[in-house]
Amino acid sequence: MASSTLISDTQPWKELQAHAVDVKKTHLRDLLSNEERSRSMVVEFDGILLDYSRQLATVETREKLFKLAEVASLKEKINRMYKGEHINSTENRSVLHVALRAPRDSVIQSDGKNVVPDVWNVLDKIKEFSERIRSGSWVGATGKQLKDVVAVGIGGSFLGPLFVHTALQTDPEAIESARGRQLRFLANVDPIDVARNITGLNPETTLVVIVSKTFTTAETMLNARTLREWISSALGASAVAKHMVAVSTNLTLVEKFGIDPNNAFAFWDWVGGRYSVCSAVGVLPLSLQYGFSVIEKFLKGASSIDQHMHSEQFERNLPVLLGLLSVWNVSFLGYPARAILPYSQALEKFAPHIQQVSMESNGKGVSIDGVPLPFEAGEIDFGEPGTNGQHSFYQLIHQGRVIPCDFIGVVKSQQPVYLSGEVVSNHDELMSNFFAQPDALAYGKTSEQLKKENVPPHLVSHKTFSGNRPSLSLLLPSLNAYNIGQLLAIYEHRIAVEGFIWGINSFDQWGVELGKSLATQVRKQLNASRTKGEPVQGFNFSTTSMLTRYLKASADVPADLPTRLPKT
Ligand SMILES: O=P(O)(O)OC[C@H]1O[C@H](O)[C@H](O)[C@@H](O)[C@@H]1O
Repeated sequence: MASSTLISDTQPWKELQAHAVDVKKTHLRDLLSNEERSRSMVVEFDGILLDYSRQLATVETREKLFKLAEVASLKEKINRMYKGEHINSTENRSVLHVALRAPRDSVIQSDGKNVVPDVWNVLDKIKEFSERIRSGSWVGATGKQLKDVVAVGIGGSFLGPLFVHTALQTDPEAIESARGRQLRFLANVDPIDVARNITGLNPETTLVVIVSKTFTTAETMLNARTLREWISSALGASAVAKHMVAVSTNLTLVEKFGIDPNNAFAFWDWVGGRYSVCSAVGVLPLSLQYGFSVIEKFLKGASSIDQHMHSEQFERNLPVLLGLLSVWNVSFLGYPARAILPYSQALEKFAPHIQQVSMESNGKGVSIDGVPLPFEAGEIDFGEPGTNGQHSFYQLIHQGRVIPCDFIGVVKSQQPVYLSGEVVSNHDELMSNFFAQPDALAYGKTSEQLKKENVPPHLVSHKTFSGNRPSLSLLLPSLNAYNIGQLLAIYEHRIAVEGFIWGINSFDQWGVELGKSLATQVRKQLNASRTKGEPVQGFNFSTTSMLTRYLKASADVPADLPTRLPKT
């Protein structure tokens, strides 16, 4: 396929469009009665089982999707990524998050240089630093051990680390290694988030890690200055050196901010923000909390999937299959959303993280060559852990709109609970739902069944479930650091596969810029109005009236902004 050809102009795309019309005439009930088909839709790798038999897809669909992958040059695109070519063409960068978790002896090139030694230099530095903090050989300005960490960052410098932290929090090994320590995340520029995060913390025993790829993000920098004030107002300006460190690609700005470059942990422009959890962005705060050896297992899990993604044939390749099925659902069946439903409370921050990875990567309107797309790319991702979601938005999934669902289950709970006299263990109770929901969605319930159950006629239509609602199930053996790394990498690569097929650049994010620059205009106006009483001007009627009302009603904010920190 010539690079400027849109995927939607190719024959395999058109064939899939025609095929989708046929598939829509079948019902999952019938598809699932074919056991041979179901058997061929179960794939296992490294302990993780994927069952996609409840996708609204036939064996022929799969073949046609592989043809689409071929015409989209999927294999070549994956190889180009692993070879460090500048596949992020609008930013002229390699995309090498796989190098962040590559074994020490592997060779991955970016711009003619093997980047793996640089990765391991930083990992070694994190290991050493985190051990010093955890052992108490590095102490705060008043000689006290630093037991608490506040990681300040937003977007990709926040969501991934928060997901992994939340997932590890109840893992027995991680609990042991985190005993007596706290890790918190300050992301929002809302001062309420500052208040929440410093409540109960003592600056004397707190280490603040400023995490920002660019070190220019407005929210993070204001929060960084706020926590610097929190530390220096309590312990004196010189305490900052002992209580603040940074993670960034921009070490010059780190130094300008007042953080010793020796206490800065680097990463590189070939790591996209939303793909950076395996860089110092995640590894530093997580190693401070759990110790490097736990986090190394997380990196190993991700690396195992990296190798699988790179070398496994498509028929057995988990991220490739998942990516192709998502393209099928979005572009051919016309389902714009995807629900991520982990049956594990430990994965409660997984969907919010994947929201950024997916929606910032694939929410694009033009091809990688800048040609407007005649089809929609990307999907709307949302999700909550089961069973909570069942008591919330599942109504819509069962009887309202069709939303393809990812059910993620875990065989062994991190925290088994059994009660004598109960029918099943607490985890089995949870998992009963994990196994039941996909069939409820697929099969539904017919009016004939309801009539047989003597449901009053006026309720039959209300109680009918059309079924034929696609889902897939991923079953993890357990949820330790290694499995968490596997799960992360499966989704990262799946999303890249979707972008490769759609022919977009999944690694830039120009769509976040416009709002930022308009906020700069508003910020200038707020300053001018508060300090010089200037009237609101240069905005439309709506914004002018809202801003005027806001300024008038908050006239008590002092123009000279004498320092004031949250009252906690
Ligand atoms: O890490 P930073 O440079 O502070 O960036 C934080 C975030 O802000 C930007 O607006 C991007 O949309 C995100 O991809 C990025 O992760």
